Amino acid sequence: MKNIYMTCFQFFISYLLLLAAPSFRNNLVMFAKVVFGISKSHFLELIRSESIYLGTRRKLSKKCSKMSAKYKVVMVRHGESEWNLKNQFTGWYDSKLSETGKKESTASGEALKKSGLKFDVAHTSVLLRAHETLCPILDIIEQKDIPIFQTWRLNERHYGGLTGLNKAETAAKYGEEQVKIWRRSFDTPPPPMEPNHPYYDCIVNDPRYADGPKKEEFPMFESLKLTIQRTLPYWNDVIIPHLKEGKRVLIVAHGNSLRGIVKHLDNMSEEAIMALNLPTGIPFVYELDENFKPVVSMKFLGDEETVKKAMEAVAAQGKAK
Ligand SMILES: O=C(O)[C@@H](COP(=O)(O)O)OP(=O)(O)O
Repeated sequence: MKNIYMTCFQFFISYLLLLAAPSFRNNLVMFAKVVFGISKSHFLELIRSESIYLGTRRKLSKKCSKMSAKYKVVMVRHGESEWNLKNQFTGWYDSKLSETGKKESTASGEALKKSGLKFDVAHTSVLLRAHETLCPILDIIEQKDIPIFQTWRLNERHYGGLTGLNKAETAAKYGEEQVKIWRRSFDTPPPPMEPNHPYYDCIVNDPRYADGPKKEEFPMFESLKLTIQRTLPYWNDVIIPHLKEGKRVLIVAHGNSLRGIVKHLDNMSEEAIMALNLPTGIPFVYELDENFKPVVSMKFLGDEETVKKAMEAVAAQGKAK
């Protein structure tokens, strides 16, 4: 009889634990002690077995959420550009790929080929370094014929007056903290690009912007927040409809335009996104549920150590030499 009471009691406690947040557990210890005279060690033993159960439950729910992945999107930051190599703020300046960047693009294509991923459509910016990355990828995965959508909305964040400056020299002049704010803060923009800036004309009067952005919305600088404001409408109005049609989507874009999409998908805080540095030329996969919420987030097609080192190298670009 005592055993039946004990089992009922265990079920009761298990049920409570399923509902209870960890902060309630101490109260439950007290409650169990006062009402049932159960010792703390016995109670903790019950909790331990419960934790195993909860662990299994979490694993199961992970499995279920994997099963409910409905859409897949693969993103790639273009390979290293000539200006990345020279450590210059690039933004909307149209830098070509460096020799390393070309190799990274090929490596991206090889990684995608190895993973067996195929696409129905590709989206990219209007900047050469993204296009020069996308073309070899499509060549290697033997999908050169898929439609390619190019848009200024996937362009890199406009680095304003910093465009063309060396990042390490700028850090030596203004301090690493200030450069970190310009590079990674969510809503502090860089200084504007004035009409006498050496790259003003070649950017503002570039014929590829004839169809947009409109003159009044043409950026002279962008924070990450402003970048997201022009990238997200493209995600919502063009990419999501493609996914809904069942298309497998590849996006080749830039460090910050992709950080904006990642922040949105993973619902990252302004603090958390500051710490994210995307490496060049390593594809990463998102699997989304029917509400376009990630069930698999930022899964890089590369070994962990290489990805980590590449991310650290990007972060270090803002350090004074
Ligand atoms: O504009 C630039 O300098 C880099 C990003 O620089 P950081 O924000 O990492 O300094 O853009 P991308 O090479 O991805 O087009």
